[in-house]
Amino acid sequence: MTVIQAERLRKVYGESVAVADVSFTVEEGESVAIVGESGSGKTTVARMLLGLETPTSGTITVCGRARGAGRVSSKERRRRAREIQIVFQDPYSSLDKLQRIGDVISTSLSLHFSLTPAELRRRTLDLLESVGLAERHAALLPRQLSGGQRQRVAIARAIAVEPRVLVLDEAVAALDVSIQAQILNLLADLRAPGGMSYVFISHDLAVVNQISDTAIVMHRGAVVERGPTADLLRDPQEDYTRALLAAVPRPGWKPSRRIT
Ligand SMILES: Nc1ncnc2c1ncn2[C@@H]1O[C@H](COP(=O)(O)OP(=O)(O)OP(=O)(O)O)[C@@H](O)[C@H]1O
Repeated sequence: MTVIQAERLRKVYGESVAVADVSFTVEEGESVAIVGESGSGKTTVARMLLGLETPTSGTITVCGRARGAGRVSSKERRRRAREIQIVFQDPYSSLDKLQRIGDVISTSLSLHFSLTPAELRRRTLDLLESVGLAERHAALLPRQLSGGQRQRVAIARAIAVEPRVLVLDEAVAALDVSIQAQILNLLADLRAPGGMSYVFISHDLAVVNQISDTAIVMHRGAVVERGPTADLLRDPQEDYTRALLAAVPRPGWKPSRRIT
């Protein structure tokens, strides 16, 4: 089953074209990576998938239903939340400063599932544990955690909903290597047949290689190359993809550096 169908997505801000006629599909259980340097339009694609940004033109179908613009009921919002969730690179602004970590997760759970208080607590602690956090973290506020820990809370909150599609926008980039490996393993487990699909946005091609089946390379808003991730990394066909690959291992490489 196709869980996401994006067709000729376009987003224009004034004179500048952030996304130019981008089309792709994501199948159930598939992991699709979107790679490209900073400013290539990846985040704008992600925001459109979530309905946080309205495409200038083009269509998005999520789980078989077209996502239109306009206001939706809270019931419909809840339903959409079960279809697609996003984790951003810096989730600090998306966490309520006054809400304890345990409550962040349990609020997300109780919105979508009817659980007894004991089940809610058990599930909350299991989710925290799955992202490498402990019971003691449940009582803390976001500001009492490190950036990487907050990132993991945002991942746990998104996973709690058991969405059909999880969009990760540079969501593991800032984590240290061992935690990153734990999260990537967790994501791989959750993909099990019939499980979650991912749209994995990253400039880190090593991570992309681990987590995705298919990769889409974006440059200046457009798709320049796509294919099975392993093939694309091993034998890139486009100069831009080759430059992107060649740019990675050098010391001092920054995703924001322009490739010309
Ligand atoms: N709200 C906005 N208003 C005006 N221009 C925008 C807006 N959002 C994005 N852009 C522009 O659209 C282009 C694509 O940005 P986008 O954030 O999608 O790229 P990206 O590949 O995700 O980069 P990064 O990795 O830095 O997030 C950029 O030139 C950016 O400046």
